[in-house]
This record gives sequence, C-alpha cells and structure tokens, in this order.
Amino acid sequence: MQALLTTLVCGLVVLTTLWIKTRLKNIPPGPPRLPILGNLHQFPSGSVISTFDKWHKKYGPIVGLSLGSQTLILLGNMEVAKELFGKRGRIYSSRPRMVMGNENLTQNKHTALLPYGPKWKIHNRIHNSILAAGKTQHYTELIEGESIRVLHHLMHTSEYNRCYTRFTSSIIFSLVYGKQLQGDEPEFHEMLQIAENFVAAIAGGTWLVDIFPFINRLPSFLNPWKRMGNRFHDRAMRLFESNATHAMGTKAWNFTKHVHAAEDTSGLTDREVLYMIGVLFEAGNDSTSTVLRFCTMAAILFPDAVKLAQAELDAVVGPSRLPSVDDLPQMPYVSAFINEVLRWRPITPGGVVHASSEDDIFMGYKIPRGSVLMFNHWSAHLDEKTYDDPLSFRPERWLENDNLPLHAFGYGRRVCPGQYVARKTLDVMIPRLLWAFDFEAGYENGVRAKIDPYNLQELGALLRPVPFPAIFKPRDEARRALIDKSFANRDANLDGILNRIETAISRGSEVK
Ligand code: HEM
Repeated sequence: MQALLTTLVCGLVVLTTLWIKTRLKNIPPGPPRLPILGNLHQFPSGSVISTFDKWHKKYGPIVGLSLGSQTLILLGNMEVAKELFGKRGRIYSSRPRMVMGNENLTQNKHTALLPYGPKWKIHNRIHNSILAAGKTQHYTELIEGESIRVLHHLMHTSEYNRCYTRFTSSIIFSLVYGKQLQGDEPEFHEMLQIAENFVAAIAGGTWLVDIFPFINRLPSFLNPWKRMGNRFHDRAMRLFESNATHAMGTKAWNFTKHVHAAEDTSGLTDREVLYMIGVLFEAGNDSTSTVLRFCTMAAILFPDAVKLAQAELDAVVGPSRLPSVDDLPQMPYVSAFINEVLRWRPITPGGVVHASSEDDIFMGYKIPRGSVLMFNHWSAHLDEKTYDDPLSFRPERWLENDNLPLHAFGYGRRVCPGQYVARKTLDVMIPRLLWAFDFEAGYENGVRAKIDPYNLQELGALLRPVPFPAIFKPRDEARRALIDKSFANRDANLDGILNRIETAISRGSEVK
C-alpha cells in the first residue's frame, strides 16, 4: 500500500514538473528557475520595484518568471506594453483570478478586478459616460473652487496630507454623490477606511485561498476567507447604498442620478450598479492625492525647477490673479513640471496586473494563455533608453522632446477611465501651488527633516512617499491676501455648480 502511494506521489510530481516545463518552454528570458518552485524563492519580500528593475536591466524589456504553476511576464518599456496591451488588447485585457479580492471581498463587483467580458464592458461604458475627456472639460469650475480651499488651508495648517486627501475626495464625492466634503464627515472616514482596508487586503501577500482555490468551497464555519469577505462586502455595500440614497435626494445633478436616469444598466443588479459607482471614490481619491504628495516632495528637493516654473507663472499670470487651466498652453515649463512629477514617481509602479486569454507568440517568445502580465511603470518611466538621465527630476526633457511617452494611467482597453479627471485636477492644483508658495522641508523634533526621494512605501499596486514634514510659505503678501479674498468670495453653492455642469453636458457645449 505504502509503495503504491509513493509511486502515485512520485508520478504526480513528475507529471507536474513535465507540465510546468512544457508550459515554460520558450517563455521570455528571466532569472534561472528551480523545478516546480520556479522563481518563487527569488520573489522579493521587500522592494518589488527595485528587484524587477534589476531583472529588466539584465534580461531586457520583457522578463518571464514562473511562480509554481503561474507564469508572470514583466513589461519594462512603453513599446512592449503598447504592442501587447494596445495592439493585441483583445487577448491581454483580462485580470487574473483573484479569489480573495474579486470573489470574496468585492463579490465580483469591483471594476478593477473584473475579468474582461460583458460585465466589465458595462462598467467601462458607464464610467466613460461621465469621465471621458469631453465631459471632464465641464468640471473645471468645481475643481478650481476646491483648489482655493487647499491654498487657504495650506496657509494655516502643516497637515498637507489630510488637505490633499480631502481635496481629491471632495471632487469625486461632489460629482458622484452631490456632496462636498469638509473632512470630518463620518461617511468620508468610512469610505477612506474601506478603500484603505481594500488596498491592504489585496496587498497583504498571497492568501491561502488564492493558492488553493478549491478551499473557498468549504462551508462557512470552516472558511474564514469567505466570512471575512462577507463582512467586508456588506460594510462597503451599506455605505454605497446610503451614499446613493443621499445622492438621489439632492436637488442638483450628480453621477448617481445620471446613471439611474440615463444609462442602460441592464446586465447588472441594483447592488452591482451601486458598487460600480462607489468604486470611483476608491480608485480616485488616494491616487491623485498621492501625485500631489510626490509633487510636494519634488518641489522641496528641486528648488531650481520651482523657480523656473514660478518665473513662467509670474510672466503669464502675475501676482494679482490665480492661474487657471486656460493659462497652461502659454506655460510649457509648468506643463512639463506636471508631466515630470507623473514620470519621476509613478504612483502605480506595477500598474494593475493583466491576464492573457489566449496562447500568443511575441518577439519569438511564447506567452501561455492565463499568464499574468505586469506593465512595470517604474522601470518604463526610469528607462535610460527612453529618457536621458532618468533618475533626475528634469521638466526640461519634455520641452526638448515633445514625443516622450508618459503612461502613468496604463495602456489599452483597461487604461484608467479617471485619467482626464485626474489630469485636470493636477492641471488646476499644481500651477496654483507653484504660483502661491515656496516649499521647504519641515521640522522633526526641532531639527530640519532630510527628505529622501527613495523613502517610499510599496503597498500592493500603490507607491507612496513615507510621510514627511513640509512647509508651504506664501511667496508674498499680495498672494496671501488674494488667496484669503478668493476663499471668502468663492461660490460655495455646490448645487449651482452641478446644475451648470448638467446644462453644459446636455448642450454638449465646449465651455470649460
Ligand atoms: C493620478 C491619478 C491616477 C492614476 C495615476 C491612475 C492610474 C491607474 C492605472 C495605472 C490603472 C490600471 C490600468 C491598467 O489596468 O492597465 C487604473 C485603473 C483604474 N482607475 Fe485610475 N488612476 C488615477 C486616478 C483615477 C481617478 C480620479 C479615477 C476615478 C474617478 C480612477 C478610476 C480608475 C478605475 C475605475 C480603474 C479600473 C479600470 C479597469 O480595470 O478597467 N483613477 N488607474
């Protein structure tokens, strides 16, 4: 009996090894693999981005790895990402199976985790109905109004992190639920916590249930992953429902009303619709505010670039009015500064992973069906073949070459649908910050802090700077007075702003 068992186990091991070997034959080059384990033992436990970057430097722009039975393909420059996610998007636009993330925590309702298929297409169509470039042009008034609050707060508080989070959250919350956020509302904190818990749960390493998906079929009392998923999902659902109820009861236009009145949601349940709307807050608040944190870091570390941007702002705008997005075409250096922030520290260094749905051959290599593909934004944005002196923060590079690629928002069919809102938010806020303030490192225990541009936190798909103290010094009294006056006179009537958005959208007019 024991001999039979040993033969069976040995047979299974040999078959698995042969299967993996066949599957991995001719995949793109990568670090040497062990039988069965593949590259699991080399998989970084600390900084993923620096290990992947080393592999790209050694093996080229496309690196093949094996994690047990899973094939992982890293894409390290724009050309390969464009080819696979762009031209061959039909087969490279899905997501890998995520038992914990997709099936348990979000119960097949989170846009970013859905496989490519009919349900994702409905989410994407509806998201684009409100976030496309043509719609986003009408949100300038809302974003500019919120930006004045940021300038005013930064003159009175050193808590710029909270200030940026409130700013980006309030823009999305106003559009989606028709309510501006002051920063102390319970629903705001609950939304932030759900988003944070979601990122932490997805980032917290591989779940046992993802390695052995069959255990997810165990009954509830033996299945802590499902129980945790149910609790998490119900909590998010309750909040999305109560936010939507508030949104439907407001006087003015908002995204929730638009979806219910004007979009074809057949194919989704009512709860899926609420979730699809709620996802926008999760995806949109931390991302854009993190770019502002990196912008602040760059502004402290590179005062010469700030001076050049300020000289341009002074020439085009002067001290007696705030810059607006209409000024940007006359301010190439300031526009380049914004691009450079997005390039220098990509906030999603590995993008969001894709999965392939067919076997494919690329550059002579095999990419087996079901491979996981990661567009490595960090390596792509710091690639010395694409960018001269890539580690330096040099806005000038965008003026020297207007064909430089920038793909902070991903590529292909899964490209970020919020990219235009995000970019508009940065196009409003960054010039205003540069116009209003000089930037300095703050103090820690009475000593001037040393800001390290490599002091970064990798949390799942997100890259953030480790919080650092910063001082925002108004550049002169005239600017200080103008910010105070603009804050006092700002139009705080959100309903009016939202109604103007609705009118502009329904006319399809080109007003900003
Ligand atoms: C600077 C800010 C932002 C950056 C850098 C960013 C970046 C990204 C990236 C890299 C992806 C994955 C693309 C891929 O799979 O290839 C993504 C997905 C997504 N983003 Fe953004 N994003 C930002 C802001 C926003 C905003 C403001 C919203 C909503 C209002 C948003 C909504 C989404 C959604 C819903 C997805 C999932 C798309 C899908 O799976 O089909 N993002 N974003």
